[in-house]
Amino acid sequence: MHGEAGQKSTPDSWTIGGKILTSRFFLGTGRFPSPAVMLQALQASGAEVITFAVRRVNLDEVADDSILQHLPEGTLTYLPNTSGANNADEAVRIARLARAAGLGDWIKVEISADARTLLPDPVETLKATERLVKEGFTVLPYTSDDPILCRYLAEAGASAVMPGGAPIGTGLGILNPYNLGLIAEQSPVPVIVDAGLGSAKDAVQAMELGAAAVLANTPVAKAGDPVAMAEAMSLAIRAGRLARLAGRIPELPYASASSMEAGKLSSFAADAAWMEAAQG
Ligand SMILES: CC(=O)[C@@H](O)[C@H](O)COP(=O)(O)O
Repeated sequence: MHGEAGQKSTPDSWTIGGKILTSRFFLGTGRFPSPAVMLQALQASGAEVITFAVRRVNLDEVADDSILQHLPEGTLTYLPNTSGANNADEAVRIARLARAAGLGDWIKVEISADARTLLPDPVETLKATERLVKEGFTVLPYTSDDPILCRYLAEAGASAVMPGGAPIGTGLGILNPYNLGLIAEQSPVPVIVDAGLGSAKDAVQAMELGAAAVLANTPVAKAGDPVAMAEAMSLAIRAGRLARLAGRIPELPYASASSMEAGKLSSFAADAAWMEAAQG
């Protein structure tokens, strides 16, 4: 696989907008106790992509920005987000400001329709995605966990879709695993589960459901030990991915003894019979 100049692929690398990524963990930079802790958590996470709200960046002096100045130069991909936008016009304006300030052409469209839940506005998100794709941005929309909407976003040219597990900052985990599974199964672009995760088990679940990656901020930044949690989430993402690739056993309604009585079937024959029964 070949990406942008100088990029190397690995057996499990993946691509967004022509960029080869090896980590499947996107990290948000808000709400950490200090820039130093954020930086240590970033290192522990292994994340290659970080997101931050454009409205919180000092766009006049990006190099002196209170968060960005602490980040290692040249190694990270910036995914500025349009958090705070209430409609497509505002999101497009924020994306253009970010690009003009030198923050790159990746943009996470984040348009809230409701201050209490911060759930994304599906109609405005689709409109903003269509417009920003036409303007040459690499667009990653934060979206509700609706398989049909995710399909429309991909058709509009989104480079990935980012369905929420639960409302931002709630830590409720994955509220609708069925929908997320459908989205992952049908999506022609990578699915990045974004928002609402609480701990490592939610990251495992997202990856086992078939997500390509996970984006988390609050569960790391507000954990008792953000650096340890960043590492835990990173391991969980890798474990979930490995389990997905390994192929889990089918769920059965009744017990199936894991050791057979002597003298009955050989263990291979027993396993074959078990698989046949499991598959109906
Ligand atoms: C930072 C960012 O992009 C958030 O808006 C995002 O959706 C993460 O949500 P959590 O804070 O719940 O992880």
